[in-house]
This record gives sequence, structure tokens and C-alpha cells, in this order.
Amino acid sequence: MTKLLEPTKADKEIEECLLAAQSFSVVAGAGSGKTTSLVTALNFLRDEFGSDLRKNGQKIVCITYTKRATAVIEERLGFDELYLVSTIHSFLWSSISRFTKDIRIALRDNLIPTHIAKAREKDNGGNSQSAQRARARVAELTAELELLDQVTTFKYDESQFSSFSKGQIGHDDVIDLAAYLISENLILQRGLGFQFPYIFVDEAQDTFDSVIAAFNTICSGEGLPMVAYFGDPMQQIYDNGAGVFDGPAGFRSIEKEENFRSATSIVALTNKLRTDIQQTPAGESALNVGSVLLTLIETEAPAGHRGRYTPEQLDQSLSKFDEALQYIGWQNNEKAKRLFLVRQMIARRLGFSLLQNLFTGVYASNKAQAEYIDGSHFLVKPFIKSLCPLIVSKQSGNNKQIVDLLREETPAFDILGINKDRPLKEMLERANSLVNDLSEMWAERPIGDILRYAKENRLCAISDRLAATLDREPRVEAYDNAIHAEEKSDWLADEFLSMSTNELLPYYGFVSDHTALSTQHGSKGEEYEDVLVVFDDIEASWNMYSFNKLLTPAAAGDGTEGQLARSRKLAYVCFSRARMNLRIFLFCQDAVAARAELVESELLDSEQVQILPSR
Ligand SMILES: Nc1ncnc2c1ncn2[C@@H]1O[C@H](COP(=O)(O)OP(=O)(O)OP(=O)(O)O)[C@@H](O)[C@H]1O
Repeated sequence: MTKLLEPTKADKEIEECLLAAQSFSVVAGAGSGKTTSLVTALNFLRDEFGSDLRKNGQKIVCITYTKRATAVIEERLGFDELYLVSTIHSFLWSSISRFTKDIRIALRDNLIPTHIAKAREKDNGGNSQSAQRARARVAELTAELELLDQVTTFKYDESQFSSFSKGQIGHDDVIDLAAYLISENLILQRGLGFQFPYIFVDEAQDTFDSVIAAFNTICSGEGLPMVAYFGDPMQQIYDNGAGVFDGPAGFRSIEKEENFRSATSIVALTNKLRTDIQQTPAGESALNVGSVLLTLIETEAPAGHRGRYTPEQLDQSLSKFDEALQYIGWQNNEKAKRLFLVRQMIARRLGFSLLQNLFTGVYASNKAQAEYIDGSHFLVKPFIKSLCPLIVSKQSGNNKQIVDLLREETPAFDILGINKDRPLKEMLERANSLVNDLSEMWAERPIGDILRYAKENRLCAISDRLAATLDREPRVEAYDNAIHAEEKSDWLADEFLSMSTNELLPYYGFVSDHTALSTQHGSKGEEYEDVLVVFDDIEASWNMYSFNKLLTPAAAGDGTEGQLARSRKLAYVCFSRARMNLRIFLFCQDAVAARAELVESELLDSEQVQILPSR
């Protein structure tokens, strides 16, 4: 059912800007309907100027922060080719990738020398590890610089790191490279400005400064092209973000003061976390008080290494979490989204800690880690795409789904594939017997055996890299980072293949977004009826944040400016995801003192703060 949208003053102002081809920035808090206004504006442009734009072969570009947001907006626009909805990385790369010569010059004259200068700053000439690493990095980059002329094409395949001499541009470098090329190259500016006369940027607070500057340069003249930013400085939760996102000279700043998402008690809390914008509940949500409740969970002072819990203390803290869930009556609230600072906290609760440790440990490169997080790493991909869904279907007795999965993902069952002439009945029987065997092996055999079975019986697509890994002997040498750093993925694979399958289903559930657990950063842009935000600084063990110091500084001590700003913004993002009911768990060491401080600070009323009774 489509929601009835209330007309807002901001939408009127946006229309005026679009008709006058004037750039603008919409600056507004959480739940104010920025994304909604963005989609409304894109539809308005289609109605007003769509046919002319189509005739000229021009498109409206809309930059989103995540691929998920891209999909949502594309759908809301009816997959119309008038729009190019894209993440910033793909948009920038598609804009510059043809300019091989210019890319080479930019790398030679700007990007690589900048990297070299940065590495030199870390070299004090001494023998410390960081100085040695910095010198090695300078040498590596200098060698890359010399090989640059031999590169015939440059590519960006979403990998995090660049290998310039192989023509590979990494995630962060794409941004710097494109921003540099656009701001230096008038032809590129004009070309982009003609092709995309309207540039829309959602979540502008987390868009890189250099990109905002580049878009502003493209749109610096009178009339089209124009740029429209939508964002909230308070929701800047990634350090690369601009925070502020003014348009080019002459832009109009548009504000929205409504909050259409959250019930009034939640808006009252989020208003207290900021002073720049104060929201008024609006629309249907203004009719609900909803509820906010913070539960203080007292734990012992950490007795482990570097201020962490000992394993026993960690167990205690996990069981207190379960007790607190019972205490607030949410142990069976399946729809409540539970937000945690770090993935390891989720892994512990869902049961994939060993996998999490492996893919964030010494054998995992940053690339391996990133691919593990999105499920695309060559070792885990067959499980995410085929084997876990097959086991889940088998467990729930869904035979039709088994056949569908096999047809979609497996060469041997493809209706146009090698077995296309075999009778259907025979294929179904074969599918059944293979999945039965798979399911029996699953409980007993290590991951390596499962993959070999899947490979032999063509149960899923197996990449060449995985096939080679399955065929080689395990490495017998003890891992030595000084010698084996380049080949560490062998040790990663060997350990993975020897593990049991126990943790694969919970990991698959999390990666496929089938669980109610999410990272706090990952909740950005989303909304849920009920939200539980979990703050345990000790378990999270991420010093960049301290929610105890943010919320109860007298009890927990003063945080650094950075810690407090980051924690405040993330808390704001998390709290503002809730439509109706917000629950917060704050682990602390002196619950009575923390409660008194919280109430005195007037962030929450006394009936909104409770202490988990000790057993
Ligand atoms: N004009 C409106 N009338 C009624 N409901 C609205 C209106 N605008 C937005 N909403 C509703 O309010 C909620 C929040 O909207 P939206 O996600 O667009 O806000 P946002 O500002 O982008 O949020 P955030 O910055 O927190 O991610 C959605 O459920 C949306 O349907």
C-alpha cells in the first residue's frame, strides 16, 4: 500500500528550485522525509522535463550511499531509464573510465606522488616497524610509478586496494582520482554536465568533500546543470564524509522540521541529542507516544587484557543480555531490530564467532575481510549462493525450492545446460538424492569435504580459484608473516576447509539479512517498528566510540572530542530508526550512579531509565 504523503513546505521550495534550475541543499533531521522528497523531486522532473531529456539522450543522476539504497530508489522510480541511480563509486568510475590517458597522467602527477608524500611523513628515519613499513611503501609506490606507462587499461572492480602497475584502481583511489580529473578537466566537466543536467545526492553528509567540490564545479554556472544535496550533518557516521554540503555559489538552503517517522517520545529524545535542528512530530506518527526505555546492565570491571572482559566475564555479560531481554519482555519480539556496534557482537550471539575471527585475523587481507562481510569471498560464496539455501530448504522440507535453487545456481541442473535432455523425473530424483547426501555429510564432515562433494556432483558453481584450492595439499609450514604475507590466503583457506559446518548457517542468515541483528552503522537509512540499541563499550572494544562516556561522563570519565562526537552521531542514527518503541541497553559498572546521572542530565525521564535487577 502506498503511503499518503503530506504536502510539505520543503517540497514546494524544491519544485521552485527545479523549475528555476537552481542548485539546492536539503538539510534536515532523521525521519524528516529527505529520501521521500528526493524521490518526489525526481518524479516531478520526469513529469516536467522527461520527454525533452529523453530526446536529448540526457539522464537524471541520483547518487545513493549503498547498493541497497540504489535498489530501493530504482524500484520507487519504476526502473525508468531516464534515471541513473548509482553508488558514488560506480558513478564516478563510469564517468572517467574511458579517459585512460588522463587517468595515467593524474596517477603520475597527483595521486601516486600524494601517496608517496603521505608515506614519507610516517618515516622518521628510525628502525621502528612503522618507519620501516613507510619506507617499504615508498619503494613499492615508486616502482609502481615507473611501470605506469606500460598499463594499457585501468579497471575498478570494487576491490579496496589499488595495484597501479596492474591497472587496478581501488575503492578510495577511485574517489580521489575522479574528483581530481573532474576538477582539472573542463571537457569532462562539460560532458558530464550535458549528459546529466540534474545531479541528485542522497546522504550527502557522508559524501567525500572532494566529490562535493567536483559536483559544485560542474554546476557552478547559471541554470543547468544543477546539483541537489539531501542530508543531515548529525548523521555523518563515516569519517570521510563532508558533514556540510553546501551547493555551488547561489544555491538555496532548504530545511524540513517535520519528523514523519517516529512516535513523539522518540522525537523528544533525538531532539535532545542535537541543538542545530529541533523536529516536530508530524503525520500519523505524531499521533503516537510510543515508548523509550533504557535498561542499565551492571557488569564487573573488565579483568582481561587491555581493558577487555575475560572469557568468563564475557559469558556473564552475554547471559545478562539474555536476562535483560526477558526483563523488558522482548525475548520473543522477532520484529525488533537489534543494533550492535561491532560485527563480532552479532557473531557471538548468532554463533559464528570462529568464522568471524578467522576472516578478521592474521590470515585475512582487508580484501578478504570485506568479501567475507558481503559474502562474496571465493571460499564462502558457494555456501551463500547455493549450499546453505539448499540445506535450509531441505530442513524445512521445501522440495520445490531445492529444485529451483539447483536450476538457478548449478550448471548440472540448468534447464538449458548439459542435462537438458534428461527426463524431469530423473533430474528430480537425482536432486533429491544429492541433497539428502549433502545434508547427512553436513552434520559430520568438515567444510572441505562438503565442498569437494559439491564440486564432484556439480551441486553449485565452483570458481577456478576454489577448485585449485580444493585440489592442493594443505600448507604444512607454520605461518610466518615476514615470509608468507603474500600467500596468507592459503592458510586462511586451509583453516576454513578444516572447520565444521556449524557456523555456516548462522553466518549465511546474517549475510543474507534474514536475522533481526544489524550493525549500528548498517542501520543508516532504515526504519523499524521496534528497535533495541545495545551499548557495551567493553565487549565492543572499539576505542573510537564510548557510549558510557557520552551518556554518563561523571560515572565513566570524560571522552575525547572525537569519541564523543562519533558516539553522539551514531546514537542519534540508531535511536531515530525506531517508529514506535525504542529500547536501549547500556552496560556499565555502577548502575545506580549511571541512573542518577542520566536522569539528572534530563536526557531521559526517571521512568524511562531502569536497572536490571541482579539475580
Ligand atoms: N510528506 C510525508 N508525509 C507522510 N509521511 C512521510 C512524508 N515524508 C516522509 N514520510 C514517511 O516518513 C518516514 C521517513 O521518511 P524518509 O526515509 O524519506 O526520511 P529521511 O529523512 O530520508 O530519513 P533518515 O535521514 O532518517 O534516513 C517514511 O516512513 C516515509 O514514508
